[in-house]
Amino acid sequence: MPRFTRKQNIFRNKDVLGESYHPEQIEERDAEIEEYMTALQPVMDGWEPNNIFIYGHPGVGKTAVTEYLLTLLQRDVKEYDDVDLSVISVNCKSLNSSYQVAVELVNKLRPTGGEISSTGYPQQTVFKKLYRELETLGGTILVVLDEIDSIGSRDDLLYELPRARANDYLDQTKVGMIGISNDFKFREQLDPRAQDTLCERELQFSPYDATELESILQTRADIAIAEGAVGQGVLKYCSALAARDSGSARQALDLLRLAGELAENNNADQIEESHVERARAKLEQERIEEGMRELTTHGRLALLAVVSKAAKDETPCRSRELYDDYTDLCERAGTDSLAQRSMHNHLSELRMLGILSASENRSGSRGNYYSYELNVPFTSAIDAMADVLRVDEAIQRIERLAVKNDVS
Ligand SMILES: Nc1ncnc2c1ncn2[C@@H]1O[C@H](COP(=O)(O)OP(=O)(O)OP(=O)(O)O)[C@@H](O)[C@H]1O
Repeated sequence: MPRFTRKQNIFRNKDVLGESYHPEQIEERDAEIEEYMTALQPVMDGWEPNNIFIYGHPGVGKTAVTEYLLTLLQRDVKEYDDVDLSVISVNCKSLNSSYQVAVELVNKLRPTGGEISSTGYPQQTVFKKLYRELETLGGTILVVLDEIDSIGSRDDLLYELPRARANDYLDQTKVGMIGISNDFKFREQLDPRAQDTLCERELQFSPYDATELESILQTRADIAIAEGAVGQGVLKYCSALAARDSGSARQALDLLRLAGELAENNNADQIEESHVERARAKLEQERIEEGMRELTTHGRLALLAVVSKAAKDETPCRSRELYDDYTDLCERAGTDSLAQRSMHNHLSELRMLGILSASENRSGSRGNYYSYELNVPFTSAIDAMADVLRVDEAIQRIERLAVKNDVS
């Protein structure tokens, strides 16, 4: 008797809803695609490529559109014998300097076994090795640097590589750089020379609205989900939730996939809105846990203070009203408390992470102030903290209070 049996009543091809899938069709980005194609046109015409900088919030199709267009460009340019196009893509997420990105590029260009070590060379030596590899490859080379903001302030490569030909480091080879980022501050923080070079052509991708997300989901669902397995209004509901929160196609796809998994685990024939609702709660919980994992001790304690107030049904409340709970929790955790103003900064950070929400109140001649409350279900915050914080005593105390006040 097999212990594992196949479940394929909901999904036809679940991978199509995952991150590794490269869509053959891009929905709702016609204007951006047109602008992007204009920026890439010099490659087709045999001229030096433009450097292109693409920015926008996470999940809005920057990488998908780039991959889609570069695949088309590589296919179509084959018609012309005088253009020999290569594309090298690097995700800079774990590479936090020009040096490391240059090493990664050298190693991508070299055959297996010929890689260089990621430490020990002067930066210019690595750059020269890179130019040598590019020159050996020859033709037109597009270097795609995704999550380019990870490079931080050590951004010399972004200035030097596009000018390598002008500076006689390259002779025949024509290099263009495509930088992709969801960090809106990155562009402003760049060295002005790097800014001029990299941002020769700029494209902004805005968040999707609910209608756009629904059309992206519909195309995916047609391939990914078995016929008749998407309940009435499910795609609309996933799209509306994702549009309201982030405008991210990734979030909408994650919701649909998880809702499908929940339906499958329940042996349901269809994905229903209730599965989407449960998927939303689960993803939100994961997001909180992830956000909380990155909080400092005092960020966690400030959050715990809000939870404590919520347990007593005393939210929304002002920063100064939270301060007593916060100092009490610091004492229990055996750590010195921060000044009220510093604790307030932690509340602002929690708000930015979407864990808290704040409403502005007028206070007559003394200006405005904010009142804070949880932006996530009370039980999710408790569960996430039980997992992450392990300030067990405080949590138990809050839970007892919650039971007493019937807060959930
Ligand atoms: N217009 C679209 N049509 C079809 N699929 C899309 C579209 N936009 C985004 N997607 C899909 O949504 C997911 C996220 O998109 P993508 O990775 O391109 O986002 P991004 O803007 O590069 O995000 P990040 O900044 O987080 O890397 C991918 O699975 C992608 O295929």
